[in-house]
Amino acid sequence: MAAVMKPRFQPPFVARSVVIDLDGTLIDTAGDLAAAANRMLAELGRPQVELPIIRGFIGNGVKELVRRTLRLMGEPSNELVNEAFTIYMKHYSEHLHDSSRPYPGVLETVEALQRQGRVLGCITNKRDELTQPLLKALGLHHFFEIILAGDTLPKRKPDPLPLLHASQVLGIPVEEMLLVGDSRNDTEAAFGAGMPVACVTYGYNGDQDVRELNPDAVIERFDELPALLA
Ligand SMILES: O=C(O)COP(=O)(O)O
Ligand SMILES: [Mg+2]
Repeated sequence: MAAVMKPRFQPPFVARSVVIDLDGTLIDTAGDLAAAANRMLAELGRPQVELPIIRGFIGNGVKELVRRTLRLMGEPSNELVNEAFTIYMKHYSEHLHDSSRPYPGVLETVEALQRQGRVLGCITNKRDELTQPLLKALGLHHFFEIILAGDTLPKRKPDPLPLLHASQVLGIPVEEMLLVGDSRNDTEAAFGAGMPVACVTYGYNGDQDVRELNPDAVIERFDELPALLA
C-alpha cells in the first residue's frame, strides 16, 4: 500500500479561517503554570521545581503537567495524581493571569486578521474552565468565533478531531483554514486533518526546534503571520 503522505501547502495560505493554539502561541502561560505546580508541590510537602523544567511539561493539558511534575520524584499512583490535580486546579485557577500575557504582536495581529474578514478560532488542550476566563481576562475572547478546549470534544490534539470539528461548524474546508501552533501536538493534528499549519518558534515544544516538525511555515513573531496569508 502506498504510504500516506502529508498534504503540502505553502504560503500564501488562503486561510479564510485561522485557528490558533493557546499556550505557547497566543499567551505565554509558563510562569503561572509553573507557579501553580510549585504551590501544589509545597502543599504536598515536596521539593520545588524550576520553571524551565515545568515549561517542558506543557502541551497535553494540566493533568498531564501534574503527572509529569510528580514523576520527577518517582512514579506517582493514580490516587496521588488525582489529589495533586485537585490542589493544582485550585491554585492555578486563582492565579490564571498573574504573569500570563499575550506574546508580542498577538493582539494587533488578531485584530488585523479579523478586520480582513477571516474567521478566528482558538483550539487548545487547556481545559475549558481555564481557557474561557484566561482569554477573557487578557482581552482575546471576543475575537474567536469558535473556542475548542481540551475537554470540549472526546479527543484533543494531536488527534485531528478538533480541527475537523471546527471546519464542519464553520463550514470552511480544512485546506482553506490555517492552524497556528507551537508544538508537535499542533502539527500532528494538522497533518491528520489535512490542514495547513504554521509554527511559532517561541513557544513550548520541549527542546526540539519546531522546524524539525516539518510545518508548512515557521514564524518567529506572531505579527509575521499576515504576510503569509493571501
Ligand atoms: O494546556 C496545555 O498543556 C497546552 O495547551 P495548548 O494546546 O494551548 O498548547
Ligand atoms: Mg501550545
